[in-house]
Amino acid sequence: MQMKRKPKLGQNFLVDDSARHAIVDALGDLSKRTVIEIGPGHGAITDILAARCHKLIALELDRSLAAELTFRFRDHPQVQILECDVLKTDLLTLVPEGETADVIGNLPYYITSDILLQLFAAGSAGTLARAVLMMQREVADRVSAAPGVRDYGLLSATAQMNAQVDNLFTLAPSAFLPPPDVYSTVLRLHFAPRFAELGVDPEEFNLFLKQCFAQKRKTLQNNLRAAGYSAEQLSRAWPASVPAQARAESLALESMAELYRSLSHVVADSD
Ligand SMILES: C[S@@+](CC[C@H](N)C(=O)[O-])C[C@H]1O[C@@H](n2cnc3c(N)ncnc32)[C@H](O)[C@@H]1O
Repeated sequence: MQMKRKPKLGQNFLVDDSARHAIVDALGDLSKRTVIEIGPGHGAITDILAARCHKLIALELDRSLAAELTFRFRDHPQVQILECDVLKTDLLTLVPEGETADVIGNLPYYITSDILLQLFAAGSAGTLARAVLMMQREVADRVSAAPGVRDYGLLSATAQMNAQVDNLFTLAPSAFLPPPDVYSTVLRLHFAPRFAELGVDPEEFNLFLKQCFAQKRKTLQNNLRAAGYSAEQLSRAWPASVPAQARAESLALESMAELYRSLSHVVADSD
């Protein structure tokens, strides 16, 4: 049996012409926008962006691909190709002070979650407005799932604390070369952090969410007991609207934030 080799650096290149236009169209009018592209590859999306946006900064880790694009766009002063690892790049430094940028990318799937967390941090800093991102369908379904449905979990809650998420369309493996083993979905995110609105501290609430979702088969109370809250603290803080046996997956972010605020008060009282 011949083993199928995974392409290095998640390099499955988009070859479907209508898909590459649809991805760029999803960002709307770009004539006054700075756009950061993650992983331009051979430029399937870059070519269209270069003709449409005010400024394009494309971040590519692969040296030969970065060199290929630098050469191709040598006469386009609005296009900047940076050979770098997106995860080691401070996105805030790419955007002029007082401005916002949009992000686009057919992501390298092996680092999707890390890239999302990086974008949420930049979105919280007010630097990013929107992102259109292609990722593995199963991951996109988790990012965009509503509470109570099977796919809802920590990634959904984290994403939806940071952005409004639209699930746009899904592509078959045949849209890429080489074809990946999975289907791919394009999401659009409008960065709109909800921490202030829900009265929660961003860092502490992110940690709280991790505790709440620590073990899927456990109830929310049991996950919080395992995180160190006492039965008494939980019973004093538990909101009447949340069933005692609820799982984290069933709670809307508003209820999660209510529980967090109530527990914070009870813990502060017991100190
Ligand atoms: C799925 S391919 C997409 C390529 C191209 N945008 C397309 O749609 O055909 C992912 C791209 O991300 C690049 N890449 C992988 N890891 C990266 C990283 N850490 N930082 C920047 N680019 C990376 C790969 O070299 C590859 O070009």
